[in-house]
Amino acid sequence: MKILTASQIKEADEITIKNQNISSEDLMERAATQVFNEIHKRLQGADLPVKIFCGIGNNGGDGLVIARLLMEHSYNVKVFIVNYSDNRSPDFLSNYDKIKNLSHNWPELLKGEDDFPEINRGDFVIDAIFGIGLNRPLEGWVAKMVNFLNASSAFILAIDMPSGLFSDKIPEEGDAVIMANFTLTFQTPKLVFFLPETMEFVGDMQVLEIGLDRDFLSKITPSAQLIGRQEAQNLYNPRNKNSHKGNYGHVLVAGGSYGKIGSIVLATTASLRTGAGLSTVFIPKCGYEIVQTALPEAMVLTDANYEMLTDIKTDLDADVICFGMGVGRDKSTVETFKELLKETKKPMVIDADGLNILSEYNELLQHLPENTVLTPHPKELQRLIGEWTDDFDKIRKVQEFIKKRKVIVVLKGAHTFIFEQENIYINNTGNPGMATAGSGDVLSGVIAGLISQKYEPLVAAVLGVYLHGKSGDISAEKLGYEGMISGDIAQNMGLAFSDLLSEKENGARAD
Ligand SMILES: NC(=O)C1=CN([C@@H]2O[C@H](COP(=O)(O)OP(=O)(O)OC[C@H]3O[C@@H](n4cnc5c(N)ncnc54)[C@H](OP(=O)(O)O)[C@@H]3O)[C@@H](O)[C@H]2O)[C@@H](O)CC1
Ligand SMILES: Nc1ncnc2c1ncn2[C@@H]1O[C@H](COP(=O)(O)OP(=O)(O)O)[C@@H](O)[C@H]1O
Ligand SMILES: [K+]
Repeated sequence: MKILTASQIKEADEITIKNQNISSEDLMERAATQVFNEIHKRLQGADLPVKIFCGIGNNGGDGLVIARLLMEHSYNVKVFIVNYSDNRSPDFLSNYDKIKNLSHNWPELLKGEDDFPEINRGDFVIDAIFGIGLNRPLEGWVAKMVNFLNASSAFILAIDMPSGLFSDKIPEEGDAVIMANFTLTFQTPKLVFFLPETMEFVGDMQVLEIGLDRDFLSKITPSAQLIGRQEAQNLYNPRNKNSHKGNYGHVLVAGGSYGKIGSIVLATTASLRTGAGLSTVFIPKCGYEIVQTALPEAMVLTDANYEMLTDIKTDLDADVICFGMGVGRDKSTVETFKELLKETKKPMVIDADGLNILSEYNELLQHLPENTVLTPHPKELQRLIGEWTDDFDKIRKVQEFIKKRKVIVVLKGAHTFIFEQENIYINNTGNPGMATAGSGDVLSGVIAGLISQKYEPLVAAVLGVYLHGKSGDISAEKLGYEGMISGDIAQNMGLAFSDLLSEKENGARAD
């Protein structure tokens, strides 16, 4: 699903109004009706107090339409206008009249702190104060209003955006932003919904399709793409019946050191459970029995050294090399990694200490084969590209880095971001149960397993991150966030594939 900027959405609005020969008020009615339908589906006429806070722009206009539809269905609705300016939008005004005509009362105007209404724990608050039109931080009593709503224990549903959240920048410390429990957003999610610094304002999220011009949407270049089930299904290559293990490639997993052989077991299990035809590990001698015992399906080659890698043999006929998990940063390991980078023509996936070595010995970066997949978590990324001021600055810096190095970066997190050339893909599977030792090792194995099956590195990264998160979701369903461990994510990869291919999705999250 495309993620568009506020100005692209506004352009889509205008084109839709023109091409569908409708008014902007019709479009507002259509969008807000979708919100009403979602609320009605969940509340089923329940008699809880619904308190709707409307701004005076089009987000407020949406709030008024939602209020009217709820009133028409006999909900217990109270409407408040956060009357911060007289500059009301035309569609706000016409819906303001409609509310008056229906309820025979004007909604309550809030003009300052003294007007703040009582909000109780069981209230259902709808935030329709500001949407994508926000152009400066909230100030004065309006900021206090937002903080007041946040301080109530009421459930808050944000319309389009949590009020106070910009679509294209990170709020400053102390800025007032609605902390929504749920956000219903129109047509396209916004980039800030997925950034670590802003995702918490959004709560659970659902996109409502409001019928914007299809042709315009299909042609526009998005700022990023959200990867869900449908996108992942489009990337999947079914197996040919007339095939053998040689068709599914050979993964070489190189890494490990004394005490950290488990990372290799995890990555290699994941590569095989993702469908690699063969997996060979290259590890220090100390890991020989561990891997042979834990994973009889893998072949094992060992370094001359007992504790660490000092001389990786590269003459193996592998299709992809996955390097770095648990490998340490000893000088001799750095040397053999350098040789490996210089000599190999194979696609590579580099994780963990492999990335830390690249950060420490910057000159190695020039030897990375084109389209190498780097899989840093934020700390590893920071070592690699330096500090950033905020999440938007981080995106810019990653894009500069990948342009210079011609690599693919998989930035792991609650929403993993995949960067390739100018493109950003954002994953939408996964859960906090995956914040457990070794989940990243599993991901490297998954991506390598897909590359060995001839998926292009970018496709392998995008599909791999999706499946890894899905396997995490399936593991969480069975074992709970606390109970699941990274080995479960590797073991359940098969279920993630069958989920991808089945009619009904399991373990889906609200967004
Ligand atoms: N296609 C779609 O997605 C559709 C979108 N629709 C809806 O339209 C919404 C966008 O509406 P919008 O453009 O009228 O902007 P909105 O967010 O209501 O606020 C703008 C007002 O706020 C003001 N203002 C800004 N910052 C401020 C501040 N800090 N403090 C105080 N004031 C501030 C600014 O006034 P200014 O003072 O800058 O002149 C202006 O008056 C969108 O989110 C969605 O809900 C649907 O109806 C139809 C289909
Ligand atoms: N809260 C979360 N939601 C979704 N995915 C998560 C969450 N926390 C961690 N993950 C995923 O788990 C993996 C953790 O990787 P990493 O930090 O490298 O762990 P490790 O070093 O223990 O292997 C990443 O793929 C990340 O996206
Ligand atoms: K809002």
